[in-house]
Amino acid sequence: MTRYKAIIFDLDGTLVHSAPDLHSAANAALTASGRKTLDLATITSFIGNGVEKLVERCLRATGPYSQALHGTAMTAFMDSYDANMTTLTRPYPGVPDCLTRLKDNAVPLGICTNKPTEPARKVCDGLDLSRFFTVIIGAERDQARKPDPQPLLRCAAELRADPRDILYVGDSGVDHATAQNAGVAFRLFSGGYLKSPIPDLRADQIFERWSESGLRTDQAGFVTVAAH
Ligand SMILES: O=C(O)COP(=O)(O)O
Ligand SMILES: [Mg+2]
Repeated sequence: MTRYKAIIFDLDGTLVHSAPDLHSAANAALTASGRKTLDLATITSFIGNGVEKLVERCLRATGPYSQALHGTAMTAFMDSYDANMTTLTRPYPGVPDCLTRLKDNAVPLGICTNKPTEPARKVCDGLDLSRFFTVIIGAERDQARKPDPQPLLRCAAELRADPRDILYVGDSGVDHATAQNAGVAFRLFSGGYLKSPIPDLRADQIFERWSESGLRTDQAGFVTVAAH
């Protein structure tokens, strides 16, 4: 059985259901840009490549796109999101229990997200999740972001773990590609914002509810994955 020394998690759509607050902020950005608003399912389908891309996709879905419009829309988006990062956002059921068990067994835990680092930290602070994580790495301007392997490898380095000893848990094709690019094992939470099935995943690499994550620790403190 494969054993892992540390676990890195994606954030949006994996640990937290953040789409409702992202939806409100995206609609504030659209309204400020003179565009019609979009429904939750549409905006949820735009999540996964960072907030700039989310806003760009909203603008392209509602009319012509320009860089200037994107700047205005981003300001409105961040103003709204800054004030409402955890108004509607909650951890998925079972997440705090799972993290508590891992932390109690001294498993090093990290987050690697395409959300900008500061909002990622604020969301974790607001939902009492920060205490579980040694490192939170988000997207930064001018730095490579997922599916580039760099942020995931940086996260592994900060956890002092070899990439071969890491498990990355995410909800999207971007997360899967990131893990592959970094040579890191992957497990999919399919109850988040997955857009289409990932063809080369085995059924035993997928879980739909956190109560069925299969993440366990053995007596030596290594993580194993048990079939549910
Ligand atoms: O901000 C996004 O688009 C996605 O963030 P994630 O990488 O935590 O899923
Ligand atoms: Mg995600």
